[in-house]
Amino acid sequence: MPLFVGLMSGTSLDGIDAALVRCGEGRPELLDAVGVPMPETLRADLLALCQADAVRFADLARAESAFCRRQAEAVQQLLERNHLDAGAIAAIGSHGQTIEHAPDGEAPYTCQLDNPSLLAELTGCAVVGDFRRRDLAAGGQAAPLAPAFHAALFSDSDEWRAVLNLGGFANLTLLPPGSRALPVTGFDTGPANTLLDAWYARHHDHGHYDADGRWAAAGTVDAALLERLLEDPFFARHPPKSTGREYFHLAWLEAQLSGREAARDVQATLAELTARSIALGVTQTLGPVPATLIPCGGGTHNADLLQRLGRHLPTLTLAGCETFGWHADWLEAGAFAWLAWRRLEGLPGNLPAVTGAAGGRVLGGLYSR
Ligand SMILES: Nc1ncnc2c1ncn2[C@@H]1O[C@H](COP(=O)(O)OP(=O)(O)OP(=O)(O)O)[C@@H](O)[C@H]1O
Ligand SMILES: CC(=O)N[C@H]1[C@@H]2OC[C@@H](O2)[C@@H](O)[C@@H]1O[C@H](C)C(=O)O
Repeated sequence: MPLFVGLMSGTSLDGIDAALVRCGEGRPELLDAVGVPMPETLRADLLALCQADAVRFADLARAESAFCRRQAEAVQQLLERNHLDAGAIAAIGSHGQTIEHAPDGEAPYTCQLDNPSLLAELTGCAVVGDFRRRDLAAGGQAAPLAPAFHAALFSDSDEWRAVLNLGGFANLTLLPPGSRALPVTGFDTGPANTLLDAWYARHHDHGHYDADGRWAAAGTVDAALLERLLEDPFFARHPPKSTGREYFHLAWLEAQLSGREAARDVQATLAELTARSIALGVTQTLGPVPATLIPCGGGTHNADLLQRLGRHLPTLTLAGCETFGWHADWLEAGAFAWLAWRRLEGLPGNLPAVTGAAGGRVLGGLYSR
């Protein structure tokens, strides 16, 4: 079975993940993965682009080139430590860096910074890029795309399962038992770590996140603030739905603050918001409540967040990705390796029941080696 590299750099802007995956008709197999941190200047440039009202082409091009060179370094590291040359890779699946995501307006768009041409030149590999826009063109949300991959990896013949990505944002996938001919569903539930990271960074000189959720654990949830935040219509909206930094950001939070709250109580409230909005997604929006929940993404390292989730979903068994031969940190990168395989095979990558697209579509453009 051919080898693919998946490249993912998510909304947290913490780094670029590269996963080496063997793909074929059976379950995709993770062979190795590396994560390269985002250099501080590039992180700042990307964050500025995400937050800018107007963007200069020169700034966009400079960030795109630096980002692409960092992606190439990640691929190089992965190939070298596996003693592979570029010819061994059928294709790289490159997600790119989401700068803005606006799938619901009059002129919907989703913007990922990416340069697959340069990446093909730098690595000597074929590259599949631009995964999201075909789904959008077909009337879909363009996100989340990982649910089809979750189904390929984690579906069971008898059990209802759900997969929960705890990245900057959280997305849920519901996997009906294989024996039932039911569609896989999924959607974004709202912020996972993005507000926690932003509030933490505002009140600390060092670090990008609240390690293990210790600061949040030391605070007290402000029940009134939590209820105000949960009143945002996104949480009650029916799928298909997806979201991003352009909707949930510090100004969104600050609009609900009185200014008298202790900073660590706000952090505790934000952690509770993540757990509550996910629990609402599982119990009220998803439909049948799954027996097993498989968490993945950086939030699985946040003990406080997982405890809160467990308290709100006491009947679910939380099963680590490792139980199924994967690692929670590399699932999204793995998804884009698998989506590149789907592209080469001419198979659809999206799930219309998730994104709302008019039908299944082959996703992405191919840039030959
Ligand atoms: N030890 C830890 N303690 C607490 N939080 C952590 C820890 N390690 C990672 N995280 C959280 O996980 C985040 C990164 O998660 P991940 O890499 O899955 O996000 P992403 O892929 O960038 O986002 P998305 O899935 O929305 O695109 C960090 O920003 C941080 O909030
Ligand atoms: C537009 C965009 O980049 N969306 C991301 C983001 O991060 C989590 C959530 O929001 C999810 O919808 C999506 O990423 C994953 C990989 C997806 O498409 O499944």
